[in-house]
Amino acid sequence: MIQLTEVCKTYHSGKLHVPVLQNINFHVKQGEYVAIMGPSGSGKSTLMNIIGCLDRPTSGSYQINGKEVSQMEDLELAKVRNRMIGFIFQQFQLLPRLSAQKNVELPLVYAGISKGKRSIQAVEALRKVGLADRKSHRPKELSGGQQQRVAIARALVNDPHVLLADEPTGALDTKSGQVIMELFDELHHEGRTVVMITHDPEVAKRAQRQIIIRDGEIIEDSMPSHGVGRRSL
Ligand SMILES: Nc1ncnc2c1ncn2[C@@H]1O[C@H](COP(=O)(O)OP(=O)(O)OP(=O)(O)O)[C@@H](O)[C@H]1O
Repeated sequence: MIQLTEVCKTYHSGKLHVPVLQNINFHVKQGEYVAIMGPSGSGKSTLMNIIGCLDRPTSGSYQINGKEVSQMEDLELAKVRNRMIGFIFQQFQLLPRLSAQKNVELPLVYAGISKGKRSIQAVEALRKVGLADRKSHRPKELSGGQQQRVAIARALVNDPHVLLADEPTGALDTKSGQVIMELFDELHHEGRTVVMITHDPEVAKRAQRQIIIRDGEIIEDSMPSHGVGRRSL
């Protein structure tokens, strides 16, 4: 599903070269639930941007569903992003003037789906996250937890290969965060592939597999819930 091989990322600013990711290797299988953890500045967002096709590696190979994306042009990257990846962000990133339903429809608009189909699919995605009755509400008329559920519906609506979540509970109180984590558990049990960045060890524990990154390198890749102990790298 996701295969990174010897991925490196270096930022260049003037004469300064900042190596941020070094020789990252990992494979995420279909249906896996992976948490990526690491201290601030360790390169998690940079890695997420690469996995999410928002950026390209400086060197190395990145394949999603057998497609090599490391060399793609911007337009092709945008297409892969739209069709293969569902994004969930810490701050929800909903458009404030649009209703919940219209927000959920957005990836379908970009994919060129007809209005009638968009509406049916968006309401179905909202039903899945328990918010069909809030479809006409704007984000400010919803709680933080409900806004994140709308964002999850938006991520699910075009049935992506991978759900990519960046600190999805980071802006929520404990109780709303719990509801969101239960929703991720449910999506995982349905067979969805989930890759999640988190600072919170309690959140990471729910994932099947934990990858820890430090100074741009993977230092641990373990599957505690499967009885496979820590594998320090
Ligand atoms: N566009 C850029 N140009 C130069 N350096 C950058 C750029 N983006 C990130 N960096 C540097 O890369 C390193 C890793 O940043 P990144 O945002 O990936 O870390 P992070 O683990 O996501 O941190 P946090 O948890 O604080 O969000 C940092 O030292 C940062 O200063």
